[in-house]
Amino acid sequence: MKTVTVPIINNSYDIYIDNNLHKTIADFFAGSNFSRTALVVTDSNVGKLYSEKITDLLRTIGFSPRLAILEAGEKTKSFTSAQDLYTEAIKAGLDRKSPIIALGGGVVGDLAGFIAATYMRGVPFIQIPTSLLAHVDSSVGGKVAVNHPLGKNLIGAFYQPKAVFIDLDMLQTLPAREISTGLAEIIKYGLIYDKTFFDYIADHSAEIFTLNNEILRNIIARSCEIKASVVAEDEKETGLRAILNFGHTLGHAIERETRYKKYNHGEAVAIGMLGAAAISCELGFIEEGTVSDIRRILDLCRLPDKCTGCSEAGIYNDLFHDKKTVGGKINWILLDEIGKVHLDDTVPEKVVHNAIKNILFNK
Ligand SMILES: NC(=O)c1ccc[n+]([C@@H]2O[C@H](COP(=O)([O-])OP(=O)(O)OC[C@H]3O[C@@H](n4cnc5c(N)ncnc54)[C@H](O)[C@@H]3O)[C@@H](O)[C@H]2O)c1
Ligand SMILES: O=C(O)C(=O)C[C@@H](O)[C@H](O)[C@H](O)COP(=O)(O)O
Ligand SMILES: [Zn+2]
Repeated sequence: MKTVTVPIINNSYDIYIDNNLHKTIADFFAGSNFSRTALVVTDSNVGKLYSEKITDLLRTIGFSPRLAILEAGEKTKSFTSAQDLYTEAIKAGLDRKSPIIALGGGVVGDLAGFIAATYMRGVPFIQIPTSLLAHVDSSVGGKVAVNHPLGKNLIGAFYQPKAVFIDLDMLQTLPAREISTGLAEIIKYGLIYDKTFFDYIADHSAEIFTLNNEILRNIIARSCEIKASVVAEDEKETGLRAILNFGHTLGHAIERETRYKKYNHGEAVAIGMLGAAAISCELGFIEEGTVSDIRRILDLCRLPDKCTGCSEAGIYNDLFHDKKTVGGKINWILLDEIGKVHLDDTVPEKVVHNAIKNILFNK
């Protein structure tokens, strides 16, 4: 078992990473002071595969779980679903000490976390992430949200889970496309924080796709360590934490402009990271060769390097809904070298347009 602690003052918690975590999960709940009514939130794909195992396990240790199964996909991260989940929580008789358990990918985690943060002004929240992206990113750090029609994650909170259980066995059922999706955020960690990790991912991409257990355990644990250390230093994104948003300024715009259908989050972030690299290169912070290295790793990880189906104006206008945009100034995370970034709100409009053209037309 690998355990990574997220050492946030007054809100510290552990991330447990291993194969077959059932006993660890059972021990945690049995030893908790939670009320025995619980809400397990999952989606239609994950529910079929894993919900019975989790609800049975909870029953054996004296809990009465209610199961809410939502339609899989980004559209579910909405106010409508939130309203349905509040109703489920009330009907199940959840009180202030009742846990809400997210069993799924980032969509389920962000939405269930938003319910946990707001139902009765906050109840215990537990993450059982099931996608690679959720293992390495969305289950850690406490950003919870729903989307607004005008922009991604615009309504949300910072609300930390009490524990995160990463069961590596669950990756066995994940479609290959979702492995790539998770890899986009993993590559992000290498780019913003750790060049050695970036090289490790590139060197082991083939083994990742064959679901090599040891390699997956290493990259998941290292990703969680990096995220935990950034979040512990700046939980509410007053400064440093913004580096975790590398590639997301353009990425979120791409997701919204393609109506959350064509590209999933990781794919959009992959393209967004190339856009941010293009800006960094045009402004002289990095060489063309570094941009090529990023293109190469995206290719190895079967991620797109180009966005089709969006207009330049549509993407540009969406940049102003980014949460890092303040006073009309877009705050970019730019690369100084692989493993090092800085924030910059002085990028000229022309350079931004050039970067958008770059990711739309590869020029
Ligand atoms: N809160 C954060 O810090 C944070 C970080 C990154 C991403 N996010 C958010 O996370 C979301 C993306 O998460 P995601 O990529 O996990 O998408 P997702 O939740 O839609 O899951 C991807 C797909 O994989 C399926 N799936 C998940 N686990 C499975 C398994 N073990 N076996 C088979 N199928 C499985 C799901 O049903 C879904 O179809 C976005 O909304 C993004 O904004 C949040
Ligand atoms: O944890 C963070 O901080 C991140 O920015 C992680 C991102 O990968 C994630 O997609 C996050 O939800 C984006 O946050 P937002 O503030 O841009 O909505
Ligand atoms: Zn992300």
